[in-house]
Amino acid sequence: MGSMSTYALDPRTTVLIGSITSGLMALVLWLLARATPLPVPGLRTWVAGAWLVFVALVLLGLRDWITPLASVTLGNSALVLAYIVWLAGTHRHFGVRLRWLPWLAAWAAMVAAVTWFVYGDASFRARSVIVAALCSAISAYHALVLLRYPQAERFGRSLGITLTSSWLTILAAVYAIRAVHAALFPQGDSGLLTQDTIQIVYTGSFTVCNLLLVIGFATMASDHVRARIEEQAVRDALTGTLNRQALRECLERARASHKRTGQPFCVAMLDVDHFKKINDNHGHPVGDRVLVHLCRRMAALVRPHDAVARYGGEEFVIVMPQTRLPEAALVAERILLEAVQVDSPTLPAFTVSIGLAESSTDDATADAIITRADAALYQAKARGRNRLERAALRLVNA
Ligand SMILES: Nc1nc2c(ncn2[C@@H]2O[C@H](COP(=O)(O)OP(=O)(O)OP(=O)(O)O)[C@@H](O)[C@H]2O)c(=O)[nH]1
Repeated sequence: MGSMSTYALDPRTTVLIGSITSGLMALVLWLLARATPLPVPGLRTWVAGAWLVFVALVLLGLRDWITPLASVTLGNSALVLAYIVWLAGTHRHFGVRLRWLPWLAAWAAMVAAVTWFVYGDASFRARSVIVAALCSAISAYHALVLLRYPQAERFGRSLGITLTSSWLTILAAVYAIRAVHAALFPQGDSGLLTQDTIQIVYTGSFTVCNLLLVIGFATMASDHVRARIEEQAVRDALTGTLNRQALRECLERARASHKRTGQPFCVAMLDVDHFKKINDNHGHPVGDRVLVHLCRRMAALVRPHDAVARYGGEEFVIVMPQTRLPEAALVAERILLEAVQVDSPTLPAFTVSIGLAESSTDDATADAIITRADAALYQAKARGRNRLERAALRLVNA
């Protein structure tokens, strides 16, 4: 293979440049974690992984200048641990815990084997196969977690997930090729920093992939923050139902669909009966829990295309697209009976009243149907509460 002067770059320079840039990237990720306006699950764990990669590259780059134990054993240990920590960060991001035991067992076995192949039966070739194969397996599994995990779907296939899984796949391939190459061909005997093409390509590729991975995690974190902020813009903070602004958009969509297809939609306006008494007798926090409970039940009882929104205070609106009054009445009656069932002894019994209205092509604005549903709700209250009233298609004095 070539001499020093044949190459513009040598593996030590590549690894040292990689360690400086990975240190900077770890710093950037750490600053991002501190500056993020909302907490991002898993981000701190990714930061820890990025620092471990930095430490690993520094130790590996200092080969020949520090003891083999510090460089080879600790360097490779930190590198493999970094990939496991990154995997744990991704699990945490999706709200699940990593089962550490098998990964740590594989890591400990790798540390023991690498130490043996430094001090016992010195073999750079055996060390390369073991470390590269394990790194390849962790990276490939990590990519699979990102692509296949059901929780990943909840956030949509975000740019961050696509980028990170792509870099992980490339990294897994780089390590796999490295492991196979080391298994089949003789390797130089001065370790990772041996001056040959395969080492330059390998150290170059894996340092670049590590950097791109940190960018991938940063993108996943910003995707998460953006999704949360978008969600907060349309959701009520207490109950998680849609807010007034989102309700308006739902009504406009339902109206447009009515005009296009001729299929009317229905609106149910719902109000908790004597809610002031619940607050007065049990306190505001219990009142809040009643609202949260009601909304959770309503979300389970409406159909997939129906939308539940908080209209204000203890008043809610359900928009039922492409639905006629008799069908909507079935949904409303189900809510009247089942949404008020409490399963916790700490929640007081309560009832609701519902006013129901069907859209008409004569409605000049989206507010017209709300006004009719509100009038029906007023009737339900006047007629004794805990009941459903249907609105006439046109209000008498409208
Ligand atoms: N706990 C809690 N109470 C709220 C919230 N928003 C509004 N309220 C209370 O809801 C109560 C509504 O009272 P009223 O409008 O008199 O209605 P009501 O007592 O339910 O009586 P009817 O509607 O006539 O059956 C008020 O006491 C508000 O303070 C909230 O987010 N949490």
